[in-house]
Amino acid sequence: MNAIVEHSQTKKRVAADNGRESVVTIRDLEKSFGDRDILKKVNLDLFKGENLVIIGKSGTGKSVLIKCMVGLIKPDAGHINILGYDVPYLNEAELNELRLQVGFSFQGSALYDSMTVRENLEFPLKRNMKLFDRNKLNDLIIEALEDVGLAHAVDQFPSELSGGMKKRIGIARTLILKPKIMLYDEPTAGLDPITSREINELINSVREKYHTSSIIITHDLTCAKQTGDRLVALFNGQIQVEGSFKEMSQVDDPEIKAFFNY
Ligand SMILES: Nc1ncnc2c1ncn2[C@@H]1O[C@H](COP(=O)(O)OP(=O)(O)OP(=O)(O)O)[C@@H](O)[C@H]1O
Repeated sequence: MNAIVEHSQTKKRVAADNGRESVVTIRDLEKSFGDRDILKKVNLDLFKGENLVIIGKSGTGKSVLIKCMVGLIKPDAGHINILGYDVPYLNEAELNELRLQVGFSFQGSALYDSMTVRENLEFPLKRNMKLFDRNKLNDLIIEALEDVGLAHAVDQFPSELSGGMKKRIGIARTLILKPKIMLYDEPTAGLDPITSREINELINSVREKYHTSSIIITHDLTCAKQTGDRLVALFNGQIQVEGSFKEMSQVDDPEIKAFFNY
């Protein structure tokens, strides 16, 4: 994309897509809680193989958007198509099928404290893949841990790990199902700059190795710059502008400017 695209919220954006395959298509998505309209006709595409960063200030609905995508929150109106699945209309079995292909890395690492790293990683394989063969389990666990550089931590408990290590293990637990799409919700929140950089590099290496398409929600400008092929800004319940990091940093809009200059 060469230029910033100002979004007309109802316009289909196929013309700007240069024939790229969309693995997530969101159209006119709406969600309110009580009288608070959080998402107001959101339109968004994730194209195959790209890292798409969503920026926006706190409370603007980024997590609500991602939760709608994995069926944790039901939207009030609009369409979400992911890998051919019409998400708001899926039954539980179909949702589980979709969730095998869409890895969701939560804001916290969401590890079970009473389980070792190995047991945490075994959990989705046993529950979702019905895989119980000890050797196969071990191979997949070690591969996922090697991907995040933490094979040596296999027998440790989460309480023995640093914040950055927990994030990595959380990502390994998502990766172990070999998803086609990764959703990262604030992957660097609460981490120091060096550890954040390592997580950003990990996000990029996951894409290289597994050819994933990813959505990265972040407040962290360095994360946006290092991981994002394309950025979109969610403000006031709508995707307002999109472009590369450089393009976005030059947008003449007070809210976007405030975000880039704080
Ligand atoms: N289940 C819910 N019930 C009621 N309100 C909710 C619910 N989930 C989210 N909200 C509200 O929706 C708004 C958007 O929340 P969301 O978590 O998506 O923000 P965000 O953009 O991800 O912010 P942050 O960057 O701080 O995580 C917030 O005002 C929040 O209080």
